[in-house]
Amino acid sequence: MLMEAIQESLGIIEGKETEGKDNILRELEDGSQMMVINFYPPCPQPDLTLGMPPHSDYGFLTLLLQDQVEGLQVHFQDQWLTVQPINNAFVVNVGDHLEIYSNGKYKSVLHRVMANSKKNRTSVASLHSLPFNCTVRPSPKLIDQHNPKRYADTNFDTFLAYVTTREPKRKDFLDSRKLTSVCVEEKEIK
Ligand SMILES: O=C(O)CCC(=O)C(=O)O
Ligand SMILES: [Fe+2]
Repeated sequence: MLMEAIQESLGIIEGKETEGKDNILRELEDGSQMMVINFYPPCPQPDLTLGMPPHSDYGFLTLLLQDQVEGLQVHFQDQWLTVQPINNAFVVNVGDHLEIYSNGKYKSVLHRVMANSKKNRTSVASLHSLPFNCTVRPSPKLIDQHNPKRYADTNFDTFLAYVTTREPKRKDFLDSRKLTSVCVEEKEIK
């Protein structure tokens, strides 16, 4: 439902029944889901640490349920903005796969969690993407002469190989998938 609205916003008209190998609505039906439960104990000196360092999420969309203790911050226009908890509401975060699929039209959100000096904080994050054996690539419907492909194809193996060789930081996995303008030009010439 969310993804259908996102596709519509991108101008992609595609139902689950539409033929073609890149039908992500169909692939998402049997997609992957990773559920992460985070518990942040109180920290006596919150200014010396973070609950969770800045990162962007693996996957298309993350549905996040946070309790009433604030802590989540998103990076927007060079500032960290606190996401105020709303009772019984999900925060929906754009993940790296949606940035790749939309060829950069949607940006995955850089976020972090602050430590709290007095209260425990709990959150439940549900990360949704294609099945682990599927390739995530910019939608062919968004690529043409004026809009070259901006990201390399990726899959779960590529991601695992990346995170097992280095400490994940900020949006560096996504940065590793970006095609530089030189690559884009070379591909266009070929
Ligand atoms: O605890 C939060 O609010 C965010 C957790 C998070 O970013 C994650 O699990 O990826
Ligand atoms: Fe996250």
